[in-house]
Amino acid sequence: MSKADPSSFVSLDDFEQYAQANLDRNALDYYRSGAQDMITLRENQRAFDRIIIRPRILRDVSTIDMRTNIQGVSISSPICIAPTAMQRMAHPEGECATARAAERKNTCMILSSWSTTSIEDVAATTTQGNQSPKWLQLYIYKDRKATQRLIERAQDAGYTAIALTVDTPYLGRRLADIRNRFRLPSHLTMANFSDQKSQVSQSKTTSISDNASGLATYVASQIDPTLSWKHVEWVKSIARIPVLVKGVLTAEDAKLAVEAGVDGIIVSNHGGRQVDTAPATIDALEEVSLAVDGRVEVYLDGGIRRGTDVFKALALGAKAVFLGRPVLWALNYNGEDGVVEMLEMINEELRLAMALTGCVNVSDIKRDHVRVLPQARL
Ligand SMILES: Cc1cc2nc3c(=O)[nH]c(=O)nc-3n(C[C@H](O)[C@H](O)[C@H](O)COP(=O)(O)O)c2cc1C
Ligand SMILES: O=C(O)C(=O)c1ccccc1
Repeated sequence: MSKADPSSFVSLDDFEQYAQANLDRNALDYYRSGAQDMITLRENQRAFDRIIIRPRILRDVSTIDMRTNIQGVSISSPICIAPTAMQRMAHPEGECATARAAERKNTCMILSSWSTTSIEDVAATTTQGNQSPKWLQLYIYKDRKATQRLIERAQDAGYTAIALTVDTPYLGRRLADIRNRFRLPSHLTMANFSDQKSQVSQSKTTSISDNASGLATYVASQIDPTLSWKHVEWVKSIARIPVLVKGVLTAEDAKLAVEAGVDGIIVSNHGGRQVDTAPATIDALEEVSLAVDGRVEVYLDGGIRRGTDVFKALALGAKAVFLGRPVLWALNYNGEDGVVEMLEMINEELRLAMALTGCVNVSDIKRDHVRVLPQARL
């Protein structure tokens, strides 16, 4: 597969295969791993195969419009970009390349707060005043002032929402990272933090006998595990832009999130990287959408690899979906152009899925377009 011949790629899996052969082990294992036995990681994709599409026919599908709104902002399709840390391990232009690709496709990008490019530099690489939304993913750090500063920096730089990740009081146990003693290459930094103690350096990595990867130790040093619902309210009280919670998997927590005043919910299991044997996100989506009952927008990430996956998520209540790893594979393949190519591929798949099911707008995609088969035993 050569970069000069993009037509040789026919599905998102081809980007992954390219990256698997091309990335070094430290980065590849970090990007692809799930927690523990990686059961949730696999289920995220497999669960889509247990959902049957019920196509409707003879509905004049000559024009398909995939546009939608998220948090009141129009985007070209419901396929957006999830936050993934340390993108410059995949490509030298890292997060900037991703942001430009998102802008070219007029979709939303969520920047990880653990990015290898700063909030401001990512904003500066895109056009001032462009309508493609950029959101900042936030963790609540032990250092509350630093946390508050991140929110203010995002607002000042034109980001239009905060996605607060709530599933990571500690890092999940990722066996390959422990074996590899994961480290961020020395030419890269956690660019939103200037102080030395906020860097994940090789010297901080612990040995295998410490039973943690360097990353898990790093996360434990930075993230506040006392995090509770009152901290969500604290973020709401500071932010002048919408606040979403990322990492909800149950109806109970969805209701609490709405009561805490959030503006949106991302159904996510962190790409199967936190608690293994947690449900596949597509299996958790419907109970969350029913509990929320239209009070805030619900989104989903995890395992989306095909246009039909997007279709199923929309049918079960998601307003939009977010892609994690496919962006990293596409970045590694060909930077900004690679991400554009990947987005175009899955958008065309969604367009065809809509046409073949009789849906000309995303609002035509309804619950009765899918049938969910009984869950397989894990
Ligand atoms: C390499 C990698 C790094 C990630 N970094 C973050 C992060 O910094 N913050 C966060 O909230 N989620 C992070 N995630 C989780 C993603 O936002 C998203 O939930 C997940 O990747 C979606 O699943 P998918 O990769 O199957 O599309 C990361 C995921 C991966 C694979
Ligand atoms: O790897 C992750 O899933 C993640 O969210 C993260 C990001 C940066 C540092 C540590 C963990």
